[in-house]
Amino acid sequence: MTALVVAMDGPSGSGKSSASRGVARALGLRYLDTGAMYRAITWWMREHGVDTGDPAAVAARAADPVLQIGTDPAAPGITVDGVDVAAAIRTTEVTSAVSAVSAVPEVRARLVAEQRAVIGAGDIVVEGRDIGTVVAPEAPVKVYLTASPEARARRRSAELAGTTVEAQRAAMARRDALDSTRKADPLVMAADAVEVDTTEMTLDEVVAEVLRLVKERT
Ligand SMILES: Nc1ncnc2c1ncn2[C@@H]1O[C@H](COP(=O)(O)OP(=O)(O)OP(=O)(O)O)[C@@H](O)[C@H]1O
Ligand SMILES: Nc1ccn([C@H]2C[C@H](O)[C@@H](COP(=O)(O)O)O2)c(=O)n1
Repeated sequence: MTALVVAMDGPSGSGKSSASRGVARALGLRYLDTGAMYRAITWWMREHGVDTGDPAAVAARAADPVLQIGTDPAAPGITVDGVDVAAAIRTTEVTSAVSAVSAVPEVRARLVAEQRAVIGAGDIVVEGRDIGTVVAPEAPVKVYLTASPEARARRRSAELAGTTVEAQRAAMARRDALDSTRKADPLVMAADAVEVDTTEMTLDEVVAEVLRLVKERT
């Protein structure tokens, strides 16, 4: 059997991380969260006083952070320059700045190369925005997860303390607009991906549907 790559793309809060980890656990595969890598670079830029709104400034430092990311779906882990940033990359400040940083071509070139190195021989579920289109266009299984803006905002606000559904809806709409309109590798569904609309689905149902697609395509 050839090594398996499952590409999971979609907009913010559509359930990529939760579903990808569930699928990886069920099949004994590795798991790569590429969004965490863009967040880690963003965290590092902020820590080093780089203006994340200035593409030239970000490009000039894009090669400097030393990133290590784990692929265990139960506990992936991520460090930058040896610092554990698993929690720090999820702050509102990083979330607000990450789309601008991830639009910088030098950042993308670096991270896409590192993501391909981690994917290596496969047996992995990879989630992000450009996995089926750019990072692993040969992946035999490509899923594009969606959910209504209301469902995504409701789920995200239930997860985070001190926020409202409306605030989350606005923040996600802004991030999705930036991620889908940038010049470099924008968020777009691959022509050969299967769209799974999770608005009315439980997480278990989403995992089961992706497992069905894996079985059908491998
Ligand atoms: N089908 C579902 N039903 C209910 N809640 C879900 C479902 N899928 C995911 N969730 C919940 O929605 C929230 C967002 O999911 P998750 O973090 O997996 O999305 P994501 O697409 O990886 O988001 P982002 O791109 O912003 O990192 C989490 O709290 C998760 O538990
Ligand atoms: N393959 C990827 C993964 C992520 N990004 C950017 C765009 C997102 O807004 C941001 C954070 O991702 P998340 O943790 O919310 O999945 O990173 C990208 O451009 N390409």
